[in-house]
Amino acid sequence: MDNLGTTLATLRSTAPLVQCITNFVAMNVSANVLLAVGASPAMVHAREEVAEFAGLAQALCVNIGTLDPAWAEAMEMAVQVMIASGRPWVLDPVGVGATQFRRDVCARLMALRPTVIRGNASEILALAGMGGAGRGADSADPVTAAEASAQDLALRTGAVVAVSGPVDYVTDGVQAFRVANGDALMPRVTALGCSLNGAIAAFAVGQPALPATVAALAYYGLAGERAAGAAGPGSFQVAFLDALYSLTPQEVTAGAKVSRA
Ligand SMILES: Nc1ncnc2c1ncn2[C@@H]1O[C@H](COP(=O)(O)OP(=O)(O)OP(=O)(O)O)[C@@H](O)[C@H]1O
Ligand SMILES: Cc1ncsc1CCO
Ligand SMILES: [Mg+2]
Repeated sequence: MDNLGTTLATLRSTAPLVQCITNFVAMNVSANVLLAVGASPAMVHAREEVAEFAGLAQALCVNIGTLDPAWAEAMEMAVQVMIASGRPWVLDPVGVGATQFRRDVCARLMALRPTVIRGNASEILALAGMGGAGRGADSADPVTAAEASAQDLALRTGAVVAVSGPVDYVTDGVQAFRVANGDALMPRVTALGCSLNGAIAAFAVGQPALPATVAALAYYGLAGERAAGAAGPGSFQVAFLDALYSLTPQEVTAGAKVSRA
């Protein structure tokens, strides 16, 4: 894939409004990530306004991290608006293997055909009905173990499916790519995966979902590489935000470690 940075340039020139129905842990992190990327975040989830707001947003990201029944309803209401207008929406199935409630809500959301599903390996395995060793929000499986499940999910749902980890895997069921950018401190900062989904949603505005997702993952991983060398997760998080903000489209094109799988 060539010129991955152009997707970032497009995003920054349009500053898309991204609605996030995300968890309490991720709200602040995700909003700061989206601002650093160059998008405009809004965390809106009340049933009384969620559909109306979705009419204003260019993209939506839905995350089940701190789920409750009212939010689950709100997610479906917002998604219906995005579907009706052909705008992208991204699903993050946080901890889907852990409880029946999460599995039920994800089954309903998957029936609404997400544009992109991004999770860690344990989450993608669980979503595909293949187990997954994750106990909560963190992965306990290698990315390679979830690649077949990702392909299966993509074919079943029509979504682009991304499995994040040391080397990310992205597929639309037909083509697949690996993205080797990143840093080992990234999973030591909470909600960086959740926030990645907001970035993917922003990248997917007006762009085909597969290259947009690959570009978002490469850019995100590159920001992790630039932040590497921090003393620990605290200063890493600060350096990571600065790196998202300062990376240029040219640097993304030059630094992306993307290969066909
Ligand atoms: N060991 C690693 N080395 C390099 N990059 C990594 C590593 N683990 C994760 N990443 C990167 O970290 C980012 C977040 O992915 P991760 O798999 O940690 O998400 P997650 O488990 O959903 O996180 P959370 O639920 O805490 O938000 C991705 O860009 C991924 O490429
Ligand atoms: C730690 C945690 N618990 C529920 S959501 C979340 C954020 C990472 O997914
Ligand atoms: Mg996650």
